[in-house]
Amino acid sequence: MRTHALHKAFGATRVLRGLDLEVARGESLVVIGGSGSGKSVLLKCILGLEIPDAGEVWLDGQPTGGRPRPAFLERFGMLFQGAALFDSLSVWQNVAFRLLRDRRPPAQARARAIEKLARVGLAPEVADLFPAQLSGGMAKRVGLARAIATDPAVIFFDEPTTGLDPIMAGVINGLIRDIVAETGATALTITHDMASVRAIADRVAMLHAGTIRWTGRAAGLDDAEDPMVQQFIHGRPEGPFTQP
Ligand SMILES: Nc1ncnc2c1ncn2[C@@H]1O[C@H](COP(=O)(O)OP(=O)(O)OP(=O)(O)O)[C@@H](O)[C@H]1O
Repeated sequence: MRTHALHKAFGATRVLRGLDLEVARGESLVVIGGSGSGKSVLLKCILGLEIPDAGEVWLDGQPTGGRPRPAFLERFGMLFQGAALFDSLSVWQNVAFRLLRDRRPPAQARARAIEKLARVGLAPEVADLFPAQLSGGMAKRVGLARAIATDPAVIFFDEPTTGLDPIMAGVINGLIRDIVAETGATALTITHDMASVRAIADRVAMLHAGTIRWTGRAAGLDDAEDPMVQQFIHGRPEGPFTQP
């Protein structure tokens, strides 16, 4: 999966300015960057929820031409910021949403949902609860179970720890790391949580001023010479970074 010279502006705000990014098959790439740097816009361009003004998104070795093909969309899973569960559906119906939509027999879909709930540490009883009855951490786990319900080849994680306490954030980061490793899925995560970066990333890319300013192995992050990367990973108020 890669982007080539991606441009996207909203009026006078030029968010992406020729962004090149590549994620190898089976790799876990985490994109970091300050608030408003364009991480969500990048994700939306890859998913076809926003159409880039110029440049291309390549999936499976082919340009998508703006909208990813249905064949690709079938193969990806997504954990949304805030889990984004459907309130009127039970937990298992949320997890099995795509399977039910694809007319899988309900008993089979439910069994798959319970299996994925177990993978994220939730008991079968949770299957019949409704989203309103879940804590934030449980909702995130359910969102994760839904993201992996169809055994996707590519998984997107949008700020996976936002709104969680540090312990629950650690649990979710650990689950993401283990699931990505055991399924061999390609993973693209956007976050500004350095704990997520350290837990999840094989490689890190820093988005700034509409392009990838720095990229490197997660293991080498602390030794990165880029002053902006250093400021970001240490959360220092002073440095080259100025918030927009
Ligand atoms: N639909 C839109 N219309 C107008 N401006 C937009 C739209 N979507 C995003 N933007 C602008 O694009 C810029 C980047 O936004 P984006 O949400 O991608 O940032 P981000 O890096 O994900 O930030 P955060 O970490 O705070 O979520 C912001 O200035 C935002 O106001």
